[in-house]
Amino acid sequence: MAAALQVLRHLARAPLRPLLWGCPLARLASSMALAEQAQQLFESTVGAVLPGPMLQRALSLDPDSGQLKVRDRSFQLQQNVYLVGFGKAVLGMATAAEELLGQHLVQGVISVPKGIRAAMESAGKQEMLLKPHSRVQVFEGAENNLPDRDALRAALAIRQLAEGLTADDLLLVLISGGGSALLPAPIPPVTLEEKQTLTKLLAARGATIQELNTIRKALSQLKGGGLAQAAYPAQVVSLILSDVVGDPVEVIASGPTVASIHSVQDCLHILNRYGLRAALPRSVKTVLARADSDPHGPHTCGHVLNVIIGSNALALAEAQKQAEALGYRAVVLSTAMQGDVKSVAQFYALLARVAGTRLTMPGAGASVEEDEQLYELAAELQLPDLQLKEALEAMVGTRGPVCLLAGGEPTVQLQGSGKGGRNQELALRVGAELGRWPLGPIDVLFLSGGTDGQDGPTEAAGAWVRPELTSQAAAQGLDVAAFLAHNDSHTFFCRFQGGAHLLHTGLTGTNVMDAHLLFLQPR
Ligand SMILES: Nc1ncnc2c1ncn2[C@@H]1O[C@H](COP(=O)(O)OP(=O)(O)OP(=O)(O)O)[C@@H](O)[C@H]1O
Ligand SMILES: O=C(O)[C@H](O)CO
Repeated sequence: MAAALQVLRHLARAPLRPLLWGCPLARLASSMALAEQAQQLFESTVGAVLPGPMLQRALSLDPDSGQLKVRDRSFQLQQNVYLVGFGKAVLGMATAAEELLGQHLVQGVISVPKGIRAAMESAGKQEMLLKPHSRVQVFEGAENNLPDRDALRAALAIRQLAEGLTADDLLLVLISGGGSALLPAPIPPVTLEEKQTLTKLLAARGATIQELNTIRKALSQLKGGGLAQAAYPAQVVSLILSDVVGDPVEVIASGPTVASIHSVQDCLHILNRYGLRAALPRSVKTVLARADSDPHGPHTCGHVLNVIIGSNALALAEAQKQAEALGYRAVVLSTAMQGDVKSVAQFYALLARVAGTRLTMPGAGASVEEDEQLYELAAELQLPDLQLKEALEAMVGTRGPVCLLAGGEPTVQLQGSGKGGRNQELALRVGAELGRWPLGPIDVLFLSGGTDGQDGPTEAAGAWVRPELTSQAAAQGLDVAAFLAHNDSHTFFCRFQGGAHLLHTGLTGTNVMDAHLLFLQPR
């Protein structure tokens, strides 16, 4: 096993090229237990979007000339770089940025989740921690992903730094998911408490992140381009780690360096939709009315370069390469997987059956009925980038193992008081579904993991399952359906085979939503 892992690590560094199934290296790797490979591939997925590698890919600094390259743009550095950041992954991003910028970095302020430094320290992740004499000041706040006084203090310090910049300066803005709650600066007379209440109500009534952030932008000094405006006339480069399907820069962390295109009417529609318009505090009405008659219009952001440096798509592309290097036929199905977790689970289980039949009985195909059902389920999920046809076509003529990859964020309607998370619930549901049909001479494994390493309020990142799950659980006296009825997936996986199916990565320091891996290995 150690040898096989060495091979995998070597492959992770070596220039990747697909290996033909049947060659010695691929055979060695294939002898690794499927579960082990699945966990390794999940780690590769996360590895591609860790702060260090991401920053190194995005930025290059020529130490002699002091030229900083970001994509196709160059910036002349001469101890004129300032840094601000907000989001769950920003501590590691700032550490990597400071190391790269060296003496050119004058000062920085970041807003990161409460307790993150202690958590990284106790996880031994020194690479995520700023050096003792760092020029970056750290604020911790927004407990439970809600804006609070500490986050407000951080936002005000960030604004102050931005407002003090000149045309000779460069502001590097590090942005990741969770940034909205970590950068609250309500427009007076709206208070922090009022904003907090409105955000909570909208979220509880099922508002999408696009809707939620449209409202946040309208009530904030820094969101919706406000931070870029504060930094003007300095040049602004935003490096963005996306936690939103489709990577919309205006939505991620409420787009502090992207001019908002929303009107007051858009906000009122959203507030109406969730029955909140009538009970709006007077302060919110005042701010919205003022925005309506603002002669300056929305912020302009011509001095800004917004760059997505990490995303679910990027992470899956890396996992796909690694899977191919191990001899899998690997296809990325979608990076926009969303919808109710029950439908998503049915989709994956039926996909395993349809794809599995194509693999093990070439020419036979699954029943037309099952094919149709699969396409219907896919249509219900409304996944804009789904490559289902392509994935199924890829099975034709494939004699070796297959790995289908997807990412996104399904939703769980919480009914019970159990302990779990989106990924563990999805895995448990897929496991239960897979057990309902005979799958033929094929090994199947499904893994679902949160790339941030924490699935819901649990210590696990997710879980993996095989079709034997329900029967093996029953043999242990565990009733899968009963656990699902209470959203108690974590308790289930802790008890099932001594917790062996749980993914434990610890906090990863990054976050590009969830990754789903479906393995099909003909016997
Ligand atoms: N018992 C449970 N079973 C299933 N899912 C749960 C349970 N409790 C919470 N969740 C889900 O966990 C999610 C919240 O967890 P978490 O804090 O990890 O959020 P997140 O969306 O992953 O945050 P991030 O922005 O870091 O990705 C919600 O989607 C919620 O529905
Ligand atoms: O902070 C936020 O707004 C969400 O995490 C989406 O980026």
